[in-house]
Amino acid sequence: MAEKNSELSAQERAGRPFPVSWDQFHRDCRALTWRLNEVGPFQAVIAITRGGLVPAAIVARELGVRVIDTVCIASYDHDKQGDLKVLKGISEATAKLGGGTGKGLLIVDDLVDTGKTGKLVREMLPDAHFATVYAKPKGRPLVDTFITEVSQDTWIFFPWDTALSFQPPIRDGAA
Ligand SMILES: O=P(O)(O)OC[C@H]1O[C@H](OP(=O)(O)OP(=O)(O)O)[C@H](O)[C@@H]1O
Ligand SMILES: Nc1nc2[nH]cnc2c(=O)[nH]1
Ligand SMILES: [Mg+2]
Repeated sequence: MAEKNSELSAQERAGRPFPVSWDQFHRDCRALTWRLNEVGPFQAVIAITRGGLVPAAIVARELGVRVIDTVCIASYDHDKQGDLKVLKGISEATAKLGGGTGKGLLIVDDLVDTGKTGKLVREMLPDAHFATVYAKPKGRPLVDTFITEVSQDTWIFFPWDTALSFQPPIRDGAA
C-alpha cells in the first residue's frame, strides 16, 4: 500500500482541487501586499521561479519596488516532486543590497507545500522576509507572511496552468 502511495503524484495524493482565477489571485496578491507594507520597506523583491514570478510582479508594483531578481529552482515535474535543483541564485548586486544574508529583501513564491523549496531559499538568504500567497500546513512554519492556508490534501490550480472547461452537473456525479 505504501508502495502504491509513492507512485501517486503530489496532485493525486492531494485529491481536493482548489482552482484559483486570475481575479482571485490578483485580490490575494493585493491582500498579501497590505500585510507586507507593514513589514517593509524592502530593497528588492526576489521571485522563486516560475510560480513566484506572477505574485512578485503584482507585489512589487503595489510596494513601489523596482529591483526584482529571481532564484530559479526546479523540483516538480508538473505534479511529481524530485530533487531540488538550483538553476540560478540571486545576482551579485542583489546579494550586496541584502548584505549577504538577505536583510531587507523580500522573497515571493506562489505557495509552500512540503516546504522543501522554501527551506532551500531560506538557507540561501536567512535574513530575508519570505512571503507566499498560499500555504499548506507542512510548509507554513517556513513562511513569514501568507494570505490563505489550504489543507495538505488540497491541490491548488493556478490560472496560468488552467483553462475554462465544461463541468458535468453535480447531480451527475461531479466532484
Ligand atoms: O513546498 P514545496 O513542496 O517545495 O512546493 C512548493 C513549490 O512548488 C511549486 O513550484 P514548482 O517546483 O512546481 O515549479 P514552478 O514554480 O516552476 O512551477 C511552487 O511554485 C513552489 O515553488
Ligand atoms: N500548482 C501547484 N503546484 C504545486 N506544487 C506543490 N504543491 C502545489 C499545488 O498545490 N499546486
Ligand atoms: Mg515554484
